[in-house]
Order: sequence, then structure tokens, then C-alpha cells
Amino acid sequence: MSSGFFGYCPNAFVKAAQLVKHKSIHSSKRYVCKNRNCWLYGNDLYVKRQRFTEQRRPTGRLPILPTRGSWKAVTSQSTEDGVCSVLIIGSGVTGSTAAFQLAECGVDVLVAEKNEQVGGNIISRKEGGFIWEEGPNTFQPTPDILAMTEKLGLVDKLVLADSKLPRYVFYNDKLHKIPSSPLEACNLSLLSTGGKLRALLGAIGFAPMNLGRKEETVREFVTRHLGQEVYERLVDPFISGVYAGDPSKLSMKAAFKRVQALEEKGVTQSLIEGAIIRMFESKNKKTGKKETKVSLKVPRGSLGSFRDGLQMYPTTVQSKLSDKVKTGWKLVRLEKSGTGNSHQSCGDYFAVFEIPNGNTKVIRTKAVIFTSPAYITASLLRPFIPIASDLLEQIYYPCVISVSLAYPSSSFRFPLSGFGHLIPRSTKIRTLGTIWSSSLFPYRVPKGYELLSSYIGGAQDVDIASISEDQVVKQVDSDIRKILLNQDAAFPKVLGVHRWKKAIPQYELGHLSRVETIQNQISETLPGVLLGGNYISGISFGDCVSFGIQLADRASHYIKESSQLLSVT
Ligand SMILES: Cc1cc2nc3c(=O)[nH]c(=O)nc-3n(C[C@H](O)[C@H](O)[C@H](O)COP(=O)(O)OP(=O)(O)OC[C@H]3O[C@@H](n4cnc5c(N)ncnc54)[C@H](O)[C@@H]3O)c2cc1C
Ligand SMILES: C=Cc1c2[nH]c(c1C)Cc1[nH]c(c(CCC(=O)O)c1C)Cc1[nH]c(c(C)c1CCC(=O)O)Cc1[nH]c(c(C)c1C=C)C2
Repeated sequence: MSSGFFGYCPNAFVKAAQLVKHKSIHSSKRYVCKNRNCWLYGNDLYVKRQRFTEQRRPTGRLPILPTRGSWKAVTSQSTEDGVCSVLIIGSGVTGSTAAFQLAECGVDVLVAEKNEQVGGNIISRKEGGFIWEEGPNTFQPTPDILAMTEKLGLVDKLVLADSKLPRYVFYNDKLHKIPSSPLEACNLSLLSTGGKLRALLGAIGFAPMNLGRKEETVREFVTRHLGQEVYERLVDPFISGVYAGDPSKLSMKAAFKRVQALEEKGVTQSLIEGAIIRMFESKNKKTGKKETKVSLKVPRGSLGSFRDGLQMYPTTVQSKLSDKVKTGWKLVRLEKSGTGNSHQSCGDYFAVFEIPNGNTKVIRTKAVIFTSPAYITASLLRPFIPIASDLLEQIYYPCVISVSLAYPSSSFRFPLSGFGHLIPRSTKIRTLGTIWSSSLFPYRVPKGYELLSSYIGGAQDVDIASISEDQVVKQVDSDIRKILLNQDAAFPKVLGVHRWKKAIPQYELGHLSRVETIQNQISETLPGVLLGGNYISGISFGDCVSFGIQLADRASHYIKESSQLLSVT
């Protein structure tokens, strides 16, 4: 036994050994130590040490008499308050999509959401003639989103922003238009002549090879192909505007499958350059996937939302599924019924919830879809898959704060027309970027106002987490003044400040193999448990919709197969 093994729980090992030896525990039950850092399950002891869990079999010298001490049995295999075929944890875009699809196929589904409102990351607000978003702002209307829009009866609520609205990068005290084609890239004011030549060299094939074919960060990949300037002035701000991330930590392969795939297929470098430019229009388009057939057509490249904001999507699912969506239900524990070989058993699960009035509800279900963030799913599944839970916990979510401000139109140096601007981290401006929301959707502001949605924080500014709301607003306002406003512009109306303590999962080096290991352990240990959410599917709204549809498909197959198995045996 190594010293310090027990971390926070001295004597846990001895106590556990006593319990096992003297058979004062039941092997199919789970026991948790008072401080919740150690637990016993199936005769094995698990001890949590910082971010890792060690698994030990308590054997050896067993002194003194058995005592339950600070250990408590937590496997109640309680009688249930309700039953469903598929339980979905979380009502964000992934959970809402999966739930609606399953209900459409006649599967008995139940959604449990810990918050009082559905939507997860999606929060749309409406007040005083303004409509604004505190989470995602727009989506690229993929065939799956359009198909769901039709099925949900939301076609007349779909709003589209002009696809031609340019994106800008603020660099050297000027706004520079991002090119939307390789031709426009030649006239790009953002790059110096040297920077353009370096990118051109890469484009015609003079880029060093990735010797050893190691997994590259976004920074390594881009500087290798296109040079430092393209990286610093174009790709670093793009990464802010999608991941709020650090390009020297993100995995190229995981974050931008499509661009990396071009190189792996041996496609010429110039295509890589073109693809990087197109990242700004359409990132991560899936290849080889059967396209969903949809009658609703929209102009290519347009950006979508719904009349009162993106939250109309989950609230419409909620109203269609009525009492099958439970808000204020927080899953606190999952229990597995039955013992025996988990590969063969299609045993049920008991899900234990805390509900608003301080009571508990227990739901029995055949399958569970977890769409909760990785770190929450880790804590819920730790008793069954401790190693995979450690991997889930390693997925980093930085803090991002969204700040929605309204200024009189007269405050601006020029008429606002564009998607918004992003700011490279090499400048001294702290805000990551600002969406010119009233330019995208003019009906969302009262006449005479402009609405700006800014984002601050992210993986390269971890100190933001400890800054007060007032300071954040002052910082964002002062950054906007440097870029868009007249000197005498009045202080804005502050519509909303939302601190996303854990905003967006970062697809760092090793992400894809981490997810593969997690998925393998789940399918080996927990039949009928499926994982979804933006740390697996891809982070965009569209990725989550598509993955929600796939999850529904897999869950309904599982239900069919397991009921066939039961009728045969
Ligand atoms: C600030 C910000 C801006 C963004 N901008 C864009 C954008 O413009 N365009 C775009 O395409 N994407 C954008 N995204 C990304 C996109 O919004 C997300 O990837 C997507 O909304 C995630 O959906 P989800 O369903 O996977 O997860 P979530 O929205 O995180 O949903 C998970 C749900 O699980 C619930 N839950 C957690 N624990 C429990 C529990 N124990 N019991 C019950 N329920 C539980 C949570 O309350 C939550 O509702 C943005 C994200 C953020 C944070
Ligand atoms: C500055 C912070 C952020 C802004 N948006 C996000 C963050 C972290 C999150 C985000 N934005 C988009 C996506 C979906 C990505 C996808 O795969 O489609 C996510 C997760 C969309 C997006 N936003 C911008 C771009 C270039 C994209 C990709 C595709 C598209 O064009 O729609 C640009 C952008 N984002 C933000 C700003 C201020 C900005 C400015 C140009 C905010």
C-alpha cells in the first residue's frame, strides 16, 4: 500500500477490508464513505485522488472487529415513482432533439432537466422591445435543423440573417474584412506582403511535413502550412469566435476534422488554404454522411434563428411533449438493477432525482441518454466506470461571459452592417469579439438602437472568472469604444450579463481517443446507457441536433432489441 494513497480518507482501506472480510457488506450494493471520496462496489474499493481514481481490492491483514463506521449503503434499488423506456438527462438542444424524435417513433420517453427552464446553454430574453441571446446566437441551417424545424411546426418562426454580412477582425486599430474566397484573400488588408507570400508558399506545397505524423495542435498545423501571420491574425480570432479556446492546446484533428482530413487524403496544400478561409463560413461539414432530405430550402450560407430567439426550439419540444418533460428534476444517482453479467443483461436502471420541494423521485427505465456536460456525467457514472469518469473530468470548459449592450444608433462611427468582429489575442483588447446582433436581426431592437453581444474570457483569460459583473461591463464597453463608437457616446443600456462558468468543451490534444475510450467503457459496462452532448457531437447547434437524432435512433434500436431478447428467453 503506497503512503498517501488514501488522500482525504485515512483508514478507508482498513475499514473497507474489514467490511469485505467480515461480509458485513452486500456485493451488489454500493457503499460510500462519509466524505464521498471513497466507495466500495462489488468488493472493490475506489479512492478519488485529485482528478484521478484508483481502484484497489481490499485484502491483507485485517485487524479489529468489523464496523460500518462512516460507510453507508447507497444502493437502495428503491421502488419507483414512475417508469419509462428511455430517460433523457438534460433538455438542451441535444436532449430536446432526441426526446422529440423518440416520441415521434412512439417510444415512451421522459426528459429530466435540473433547471426550471428548458434549453441548457440556450437562453433567449425579450424585454423593452429588445430580443437578445445570452448563449448561442445563430445556427448554420443544416438539413437536420431544417427537417426538425418542419417537424416542430416552426417554419413560420424561422428567421434568416443575410449570408453576405461580413465578419471582421480588429487588428492594428482597424477593422479588416475576413475573406470569403481565396480570391478575396489576395486583397486581404489584414496580412502583410511577407505574410501573404508565406501563406502562398504553403499553398503551392512548400510546407514542412508533419514528421512522425503526431497529433498536431491547431497552432502547429496552421503555422506549418500558412505561417505565423495567418495563425495570429486569422485563425487565433476564429478559434475565439467558436471555442473561446487556446489554439496551442486544441487538437486540429478533433476541432477541425474536415480540414485535417484534406491533408490526410493527400489533397493539395492550396485546398487546405481555401478550407481554412472557408472555416469562417462553414466549419466541420460532415463528409460521407447521408444528407437528410428536406423540402424547406434556404439560401446557402445564411444564418438562422427563430423569431423570439433560439430558445423557441427547446420550448416548442417541451410544449409538444407536455408532462414528459420534467423541469427542476436533478439526477443525483443512477442505480443498476439486477446482478450478473452486464454484457448479457438488459437490466433496468433506477434514476434518483431531487425535485423542487425537497422530495425525491425514482424512475425506472431501460435506457438512459446523458446529455449533461462531461464533468457532471462523470460524477453520475463514477461508481460504474471510474476510469472513464476520470477521462470525462479531464475535458476542460473555460469560463466565458456574454454581455448584451444597447447603444443609440447615433453613438456609432459608421452604420453597422456585418456579422460582427473578432479580436486577436495578440492585441491588448480583452474582449474576444462582438456580434452586431441588430445588424443580423434588425427587428430585435426598438427604433434608434443598436444591440451588441460581446464575449469575454475563454481559455486564454482564466482570470475573468473572478471579476465582478460591473468590471466586466466597464471592460467590454471600453473595448467597444475603441472599435465602433464615437468618443462622446453615452453609457449603454445593460440588457444582460451571463457568466458561463463552464462554457464550451475544449477539444484538446487526445480528445478523440479519450472519447473513444469513454464510449467503449460505457458500452461494455452499462448496456442501454448512451452519451451525447457537445463534448462528443461537435459544439455547434447543428452538430447537437444531428447527434440528438442519432441518439434517438440508437436508443429506439436498443429498446426493440432488448424487448426481443426478453421475449425469447
Ligand atoms: C456562450 C456560448 C455561445 C455559443 N454560441 C454558439 C453559436 O452562436 N452557434 C452555435 O452553433 N453554437 C454556439 N454555442 C454552442 C452551443 O450552444 C452548445 O454546444 C449547445 O447548446 C450544447 O447543447 P447540449 O444539449 O449538448 O448541452 P447543454 O445545453 O449544456 O444541455 C445540457 C443540459 O443538461 C442539464 N443537466 C445537467 N446536469 C443535470 C442533472 N444532474 N440532471 C438533470 N439535468 C441536468 C443542464 O441543466 C442542461 O440543460 C455557444 C455556446 C456558448 C456557451
Ligand atoms: C467570441 C466568442 C464566441 C462567439 N461565438 C462563440 C464564441 C465562443 C461560439 C460559437 N460561434 C459559432 C459556433 C458554431 C461553430 C460551428 O461549428 O458552426 C460556436 C460554438 C458560430 C460562429 N461564430 C463566428 C464564426 C466564424 C462561426 C462559425 C460559423 C459561422 O460563420 O456561423 C464568429 C463570431 N463568433 C462570435 C463573434 C463575436 C464572432 C464574430 C465574427 C462570438
